[in-house]
Amino acid sequence: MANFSLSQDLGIDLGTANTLIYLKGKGIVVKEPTVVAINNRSKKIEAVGSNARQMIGRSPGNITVVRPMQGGVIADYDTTAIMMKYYLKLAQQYRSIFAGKVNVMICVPSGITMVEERAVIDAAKQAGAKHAYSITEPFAAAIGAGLPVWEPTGSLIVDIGGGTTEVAVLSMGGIVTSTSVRIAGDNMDDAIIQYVRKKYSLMIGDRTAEEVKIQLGSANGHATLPELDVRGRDLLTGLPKTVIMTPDEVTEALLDTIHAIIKAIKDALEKTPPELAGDVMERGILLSGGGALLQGLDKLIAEETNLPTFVAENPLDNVVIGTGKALEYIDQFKSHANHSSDF
Ligand SMILES: Nc1ncnc2c1ncn2[C@@H]1O[C@H](COP(=O)(O)OP(=O)(O)OP(=O)(O)O)[C@@H](O)[C@H]1O
Repeated sequence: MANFSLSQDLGIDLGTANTLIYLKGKGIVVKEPTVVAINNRSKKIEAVGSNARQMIGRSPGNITVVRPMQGGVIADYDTTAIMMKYYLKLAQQYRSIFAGKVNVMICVPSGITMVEERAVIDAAKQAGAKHAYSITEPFAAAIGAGLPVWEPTGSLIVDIGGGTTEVAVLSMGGIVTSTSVRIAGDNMDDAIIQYVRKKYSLMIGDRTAEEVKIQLGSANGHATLPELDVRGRDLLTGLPKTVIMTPDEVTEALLDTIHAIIKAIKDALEKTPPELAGDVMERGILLSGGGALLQGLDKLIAEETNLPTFVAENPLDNVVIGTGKALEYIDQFKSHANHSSDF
């Protein structure tokens, strides 16, 4: 019975942008935005996930739409715990009724402080988990992408999420060197907002900025679309206005953020021991996380580092798949008493 219950444990990717839950034997059972809408008067939850995300920038004064995770860590503890409880309940529907109370493996950024990590573990327990174990995001992403993390060879993974970019060189089941910066997809959206405000005196919302990035964003000015209508509020007249943007403009807006990400990769490479650097030269860099989908980013990183660079097959799902697979090694995590610097 104990083993059966163990096979029903959950892997959680509590991301800045998206929360995913993986159930061993079933796969991904929850994949929702990390967003909660709260009624200011009653303090009740109005919506969670994609329903709440639709309300961003559109809610009336009595509803606040919260993104409780910022920069990969908990920014609003109570809301995170409520959201996690909601998602755990959704995931439990897929578990056997004979399964015991749930254990969870939850991923955290490698640059997290012990206090921030404790908050994640506590939130998971408050949400109903019996035991909660943590795994670092790049390690989970590497397992999820099928890299040979347990072998004596170096693998370099770069996970570009909404709030953090994690770069890690892994070998023999551990992280040899890593760099974690709180610069990622959200900063790209902010950069587009600032660019449009400065160039066109146009105020656009977070969701519009993200849409512009996904549709028109690229690291080299070569997007699939030639241009895009971008709607917002004219800062001079206060009236709605549309401007037409081109891929070159978006590339210009994203320049600083992209270079900060490339700098993080170069910093990690500089810290890599020579033998492992040789392995990385041979195997190349694997890009994961939603930010890896930015058009042309793989080519630019390859040019800047002189290393072959690939985008993972499922960049948005790697971390949770790896977190779920890590449940098979849960005993190793248990011996680390809820947190582990090696993983
Ligand atoms: N096609 C795309 N092009 C560029 N960016 C994209 C694309 N699709 C998704 N993204 C971006 O990827 C980010 C979300 O990625 P992901 O779900 O991996 O992050 P997360 O795990 O929630 O965040 P973190 O790991 O930082 O806590 C968002 O910023 C989103 O805008």
